[in-house]
Amino acid sequence: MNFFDRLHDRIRTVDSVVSVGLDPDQSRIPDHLAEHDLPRWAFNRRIIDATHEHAAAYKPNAAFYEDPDGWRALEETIAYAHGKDVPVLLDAKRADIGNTTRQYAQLLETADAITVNPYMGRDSLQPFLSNEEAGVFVLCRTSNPGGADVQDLELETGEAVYERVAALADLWNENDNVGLVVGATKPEELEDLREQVPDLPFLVPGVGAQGGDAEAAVEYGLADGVGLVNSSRGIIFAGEDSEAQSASDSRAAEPRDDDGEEFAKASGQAAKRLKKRLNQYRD
Ligand SMILES: O=C(O)c1cc(=O)[nH]c(=O)n1[C@@H]1O[C@H](COP(=O)(O)O)[C@@H](O)[C@H]1O
Repeated sequence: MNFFDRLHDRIRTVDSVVSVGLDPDQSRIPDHLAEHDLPRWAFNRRIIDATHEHAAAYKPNAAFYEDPDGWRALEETIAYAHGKDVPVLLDAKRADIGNTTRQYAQLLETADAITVNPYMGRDSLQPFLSNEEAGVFVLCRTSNPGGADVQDLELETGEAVYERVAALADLWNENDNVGLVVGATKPEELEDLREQVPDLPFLVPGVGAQGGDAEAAVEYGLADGVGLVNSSRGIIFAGEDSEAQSASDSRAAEPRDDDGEEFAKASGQAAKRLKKRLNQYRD
């Protein structure tokens, strides 16, 4: 089954377009998980247990796993998410000459979808694009301030580079498996791109920690109801805020009975809150 059909079903099942970003920064994982063989996996498992009812997808960013233990933690995480029926979008931003991308494309034997970088052109993406079952999200207008350096440049035709990328991605979509990555910090570009490529689903990162526009993310990110709005730190580290709050509260009150698992509960609440907030804007 095509990735976007599976995503459509998942969105309907959980009534949510939330993508939970699994970016387990090791310096922020709670201390009591440090003694586990794979602390990142122990952390992710608890986050998945607490959030899966609200998750249309999980999006682990490969940067947080690029060491031997990390890859093991990532494999365990993906298998566990699949056990909860949640598709996994590996945020790897890959692409290279064809011979090398064929190796990268093996990542799609484990994950259901991937983010890719269009800078090297169609042949650098072909091994991803020809996988009919997998989703391929092409970086188009990214959420970071420096995204303007290249993506906003105006071409001789009058279009911006990011608009040309969207037009190319539309051409590359022969298997109905292509989406775009467009940051929630760029609401005008989101609107412009939705008009330009009405059929492509978007992955919209940048709500939460980056302060992006949740309403625009939903209004323009979805194509026929399908798309993803991602928050990573805002969900998985939501417990840090409540910890700080309870530390200040505990000066006045009795200490709470906390087994160290409050962080997971807080992530579940944050995912649910984001789902509700985004659902206000869905049709
Ligand atoms: O491809 C991405 O997912 C991505 C594209 C983009 O333009 N901006 C962006 O923040 N991301 C990723 O989305 C996640 C955002 O994380 P938070 O800012 O913690 O919600 C990180 O994994 C980023 O690498």
